[in-house]
Order: sequence, then structure tokens, then C-alpha cells
Amino acid sequence: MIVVKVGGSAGIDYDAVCADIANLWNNGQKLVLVHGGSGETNRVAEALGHPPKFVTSPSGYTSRFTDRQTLEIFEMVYCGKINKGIVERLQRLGVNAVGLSGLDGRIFEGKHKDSVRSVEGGKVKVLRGDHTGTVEKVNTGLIELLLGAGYLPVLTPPAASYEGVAINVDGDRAAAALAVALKASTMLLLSNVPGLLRDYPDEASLIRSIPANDVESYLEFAQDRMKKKVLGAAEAVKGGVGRVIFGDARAGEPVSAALAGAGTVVQ
Ligand SMILES: Nc1ncnc2c1ncn2[C@@H]1O[C@H](COP(=O)(O)OP(=O)(O)OP(=O)(O)O)[C@@H](O)[C@H]1O
Repeated sequence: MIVVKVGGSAGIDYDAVCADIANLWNNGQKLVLVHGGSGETNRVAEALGHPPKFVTSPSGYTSRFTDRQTLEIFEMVYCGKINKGIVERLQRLGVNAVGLSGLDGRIFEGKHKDSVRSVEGGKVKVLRGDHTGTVEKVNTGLIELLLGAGYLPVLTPPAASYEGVAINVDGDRAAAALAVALKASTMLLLSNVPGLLRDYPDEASLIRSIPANDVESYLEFAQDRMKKKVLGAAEAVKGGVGRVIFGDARAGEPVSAALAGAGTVVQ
């Protein structure tokens, strides 16, 4: 079993990712696909007159401040345009894909965090009305039901809070929780960079391998949103996933290339 998470940053080639996945799936590879949608969400939010707001926590993690309106825009893009776009591509390639959010059947569950601490102008502010959280539980029953019946699950945030409220969760860490719960041998985190770069954005500074017992010390090379990927990788290998690969989803055969070791291999 492998878990493939494909991001939603500019430049990602969904046609290439889906063609590669269809090929692997049709050759018997069991897999679950998780996706993001941040780039398109930013564009749609701007167009709807509710521009994105990002907050940086005192510990340096950046996240999207998700008020109710942002959550609704987020769902339009993640669960709508991106999810159905991927499912349609896979269906056209002969793969019976089923697109679901973490809310559906409570596939991803976690605690709702209503407030977030944000560093603004050197001061820490508390912002309320946030619809975010972290995945703590994965309903593998529904996923196994689908896989057992021959469907390829295509999953996306948001998750469900324990009270049944939709919460924006980080897709990389959701994929990590899923990979642990499914006892996956490999998790791929594909985005619009070749992997973790020592000197971002210099692509020649690709870090080729990271020892599984020392992932956190590589957090220092990751800026803003890349930090969550490194954290997700640490959580996955700690939870028993054999290897995590940060790979490039901009062209070629992104999944096969990453499985063959292109990118940053955490093992
Ligand atoms: N050291 C680094 N190496 C590589 N990328 C980095 C580094 N530091 C920061 N980044 C940024 O991290 C981004 C990837 O993370 P991001 O969460 O934006 O991608 P994603 O997974 O494609 O999106 P989504 O949130 O939609 O799933 C890259 O586009 C790059 O700008």
C-alpha cells in the first residue's frame, strides 16, 4: 500500500500525476491519493473578494486563517474543482476513482481549534473564529471498503471535528496520519519543487536523503509551508511508514520517479 499526496501549488501537472497513477493502479498497485489545492484557493478567494490570510505562529509555522467564508471557498476548490478534476482524469484513464473529503464518513477526524496565535509586527495576537485542526483519527474502514471493492479513493481536506464541524487540516499531515493508519510501506509528498532544498529556491541544493531518526533536524532548511511536509514525514516514519519521499509533480512520471528514489528520500 502506498499513499500519494499531491499538492496544489502552481505548476503541478495533474495530467502527468493521474496518468502515472492510472498506470500503477492498473498494474495492481494498491494506493490512496490525497491532494491539496492552495494555489487555486488563493486565486478564487481573491476573485470572490475575500483574499487569503496567512498567519505565522510564534514557533514559525504558517497556516491559512480559515474563517467561515474562507472555509466555504476552500471547500469549493478542494472538494469541488480539484477533487472532481482529478477523479475525472482518472475515470477517463479507466480507473474507478471515488473523490471524498475528510468530512465524508468522518474519514479524517480531529479537534477543532477555534483560535490561533499569530505573530504580527513583532507582537503575538490571538485570532478567533478559525476553522482549523489536526487529524487525530482516520476512519480506515470506509477506505478499506472502497479499496476492497476496486475503487481508488481520492481524498482531500477538510476533516470533521468531533462535533461534526468542518475543519481545515494540513494535507501533508493528513496524508501522514492516513499512511500510518493504513500501514503503508511508502508515502509520497509531491509538490512543485524537486524535494527539500538545503538552500531554497536553489534547485541544485536538493537534499537527497534524510535518516528516519533525524527528520526534525532538517526543519531548519524548510521555510513556511514546507515545514509541515517535514513534520508530516517525521510523523509518518515514527508511525511505522517505511519511507517518505518528497518528489516533483511538475512533469514526467512523478509517482514512478519518486518511487524510484528521485527527490528527497526519508528512510
Ligand atoms: N527548503 C525548501 N525546499 C523546497 N521547498 C520549499 C522550501 N522551503 C519552502 N518551500 C516552499 O514549499 C512549497 C511547497 O509547499 P506547499 O504546501 O506550498 O505545497 P503543496 O503541497 O503543493 O500545496 P498544498 O498546500 O495545496 O497541498 C514550495 O512551493 C516552496 O515554495
